[in-house]
Amino acid sequence: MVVRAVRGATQVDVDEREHVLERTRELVSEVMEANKLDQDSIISIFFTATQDVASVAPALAARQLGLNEPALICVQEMHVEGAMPMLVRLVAHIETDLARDEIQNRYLRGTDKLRVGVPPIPGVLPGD
Ligand SMILES: C=C(O[C@@H]1C=C(C(=O)O)C=C[C@H]1O)C(=O)O
Repeated sequence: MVVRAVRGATQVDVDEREHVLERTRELVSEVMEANKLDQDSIISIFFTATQDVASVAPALAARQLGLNEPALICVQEMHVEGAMPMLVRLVAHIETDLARDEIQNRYLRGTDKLRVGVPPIPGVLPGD
């Protein structure tokens, strides 16, 4: 087992608590499934939200999925002029047997567009 990091992002349609929680649960679930993670293999998850997402802390969604042990924190994403709005991002530190290039980053709900024009990272497929 080694420690690695995995990325994810999703977009919300509206800044409403239940909607943000639903989209964040979807994101966390997909990251876990794609990387064969369970509660014990997740060390920590940093969530960021763009400044237009303020109705709830996304970490609550992880707790709702039963992630009681990992260290969680939510911070506001740096505001960049013209950047994609209404986003929840995460970076999770995990214990895994996967090789670095086997880690599956998950960019849901159109957020794969974020990676256009930046160097590729493994596990992000065009249109994923
Ligand atoms: C491109 C993204 O947005 C920004 C750029 C990042 C990067 O270059 O790796 C990471 C997080 C964000 O600050 C992303 O979330 O992947």
